[in-house]
Amino acid sequence: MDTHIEVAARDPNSRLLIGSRDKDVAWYKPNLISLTEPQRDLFENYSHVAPDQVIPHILKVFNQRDKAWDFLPLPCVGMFRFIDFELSMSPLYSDILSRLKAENKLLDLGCCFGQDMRKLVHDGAPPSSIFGAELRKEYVDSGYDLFLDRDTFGVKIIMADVFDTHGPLNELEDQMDMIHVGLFLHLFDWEGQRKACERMVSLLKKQEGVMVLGHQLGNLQPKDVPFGAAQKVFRHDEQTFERLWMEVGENTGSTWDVKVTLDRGMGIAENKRPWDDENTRKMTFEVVRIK
Ligand SMILES: C[S@@+](CC[C@H](N)C(=O)[O-])C[C@H]1O[C@@H](n2cnc3c(N)ncnc32)[C@H](O)[C@@H]1O
Repeated sequence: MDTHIEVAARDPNSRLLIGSRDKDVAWYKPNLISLTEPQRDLFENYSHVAPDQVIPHILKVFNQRDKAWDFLPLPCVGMFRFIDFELSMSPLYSDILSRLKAENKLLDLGCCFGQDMRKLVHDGAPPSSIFGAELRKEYVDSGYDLFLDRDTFGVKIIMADVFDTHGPLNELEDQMDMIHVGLFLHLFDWEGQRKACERMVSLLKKQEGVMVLGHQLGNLQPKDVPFGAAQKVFRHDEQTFERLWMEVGENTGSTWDVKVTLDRGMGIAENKRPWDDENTRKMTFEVVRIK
């Protein structure tokens, strides 16, 4: 699925494209200026890095990141998204924690370094109630190195391709109550997103109240946008995302309530990335099964 980014790294106007390992791209931040309080709290009190060592440890993360950048230069790696605890910003976060403490189960699909799962565990969720799934072992290994918890994390991370319907994700069929997809669905075109959503439906319990939530790039003018030189991906607004879930519902015999928020987060206002335009928005969504 990621072969599309192993392609020519410049468009016809000589602009760098996704897939470039060139560190001049606007989505590779050369430095990390400051940490938020939740980031500092997690590194000090979950990873047990001494307060005066947090910055040196983060500098070590630069090296980790460069390893990850070398094998797969995704913007989420270049922009340090792997220390953003985006799930914890959800208005539903405290409900999610309560559900996990009551033995509901959550899958973080496309978990990458797994920062959102670490935050959940640090905030009291039982590790046995959380599962991760990721295509690339290098990212998962970088996560253990970053959060210093290879022997203590306790969350099961399954190496799997979401599109492999006979693969290792099958062990979670019909078992999940919640699935988190951060910066994930927007990696695919409409068909890819539909298939990934249908796969998520098969992993969720077949009951009302199960939920998919996450965030990604959207657009006020929904459309295909180029991703690397070889592939297009689809950017939604509220209506097209709802339509996607109508299709998913029709194909899976289920009905979904779709809530979408579009705002100017994720550095969109800086207008640095060639795939952003004036209509690009950060899209946050909660999709709940109602039938
Ligand atoms: C943009 S990153 C987002 C990481 C993380 N969820 C976050 O919010 O920071 C997308 C992740 O999805 C993974 N991925 C891409 N295609 C996948 C697939 N077909 N199956 C499973 N994971 C996949 C990538 O390896 C990458 O780690």
